[in-house]
Amino acid sequence: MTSPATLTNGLRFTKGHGTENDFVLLDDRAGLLDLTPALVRALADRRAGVGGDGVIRVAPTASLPEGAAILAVDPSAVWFMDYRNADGSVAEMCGNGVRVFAAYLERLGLAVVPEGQLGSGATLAVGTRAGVRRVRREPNGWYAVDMGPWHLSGGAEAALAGTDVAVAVAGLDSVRPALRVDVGNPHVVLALADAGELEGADLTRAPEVRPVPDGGTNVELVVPLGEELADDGAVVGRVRMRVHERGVGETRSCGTGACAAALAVRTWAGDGAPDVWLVEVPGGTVRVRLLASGHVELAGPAALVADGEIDLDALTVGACS
Ligand SMILES: N[C@@H](CCC[C@H](N)C(=O)O)C(=O)O
Repeated sequence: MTSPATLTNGLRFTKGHGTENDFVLLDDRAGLLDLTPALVRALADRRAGVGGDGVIRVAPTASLPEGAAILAVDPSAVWFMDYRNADGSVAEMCGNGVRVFAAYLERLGLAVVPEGQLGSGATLAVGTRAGVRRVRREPNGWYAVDMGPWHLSGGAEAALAGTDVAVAVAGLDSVRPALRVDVGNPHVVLALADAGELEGADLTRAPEVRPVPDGGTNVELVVPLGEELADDGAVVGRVRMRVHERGVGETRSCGTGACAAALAVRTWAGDGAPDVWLVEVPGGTVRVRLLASGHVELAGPAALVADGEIDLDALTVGACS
């Protein structure tokens, strides 16, 4: 089987986004593409390349070192989301990316994402470095993803005592306590007093987290906005969030970050806090739900906005690293 990404002397791509977290998508169905960090950086470059917060390659799960373990869990997870940050680094998981990946698989005719209600069991299984993720489509066209298990990296006690980690953010007057949440990739969530503080934060520089986390972290700034009644009478929490992504910088949305933000705010709120949260990000709104299984679910839109071909001779691909 050939890979359409490399069929021509150029490199075919599709551009997609989930709440304006944008990606360059590559169809490498044969698993032949040598996606080096330098090539990722060149593709993600917003001036000299296509531009994106990340690059996502469709690869056969069986072609990846982690593929055998994934296929042992679910033999139907035949396609792997090979996710790379814009700086060329590899990340375990991308919540907006996995929805866009599912839409891309459908477009390519490689998989159909079943429409279903929560618990119907009809899902598309996707291989990721964080494990198998299952996706279904909602009647409104949103994609809902079971993002798997999560945990408070510093434990519940430190979370509630505010002694987990401390973060200094440019534009904010003091070092603040924050909470580490792992949703397959690492996050640090920091609650701010109000929308004014949120807007005043300068995320052109990476927030400084102490102790410094091994392997880096994504950082979410959140403002809890209270609770409201949904159409079905359920109580839903609402938070506003900005994010500084590991390997990228400030982005307009982060799906795993939205999960971490909702889980942190829910933890701080204590007993009786809602299981469903709407997370407002600069690029839109996503929904986070704590499932009965203990897993966390992320739902939101996915859009494929352009297709094209890159002239690899014209693309400035720097030194390989
Ligand atoms: N934007 C993504 C997260 C992408 C990976 C992240 N930058 C990391 O390094 O962990 C999302 O929507 O979850």
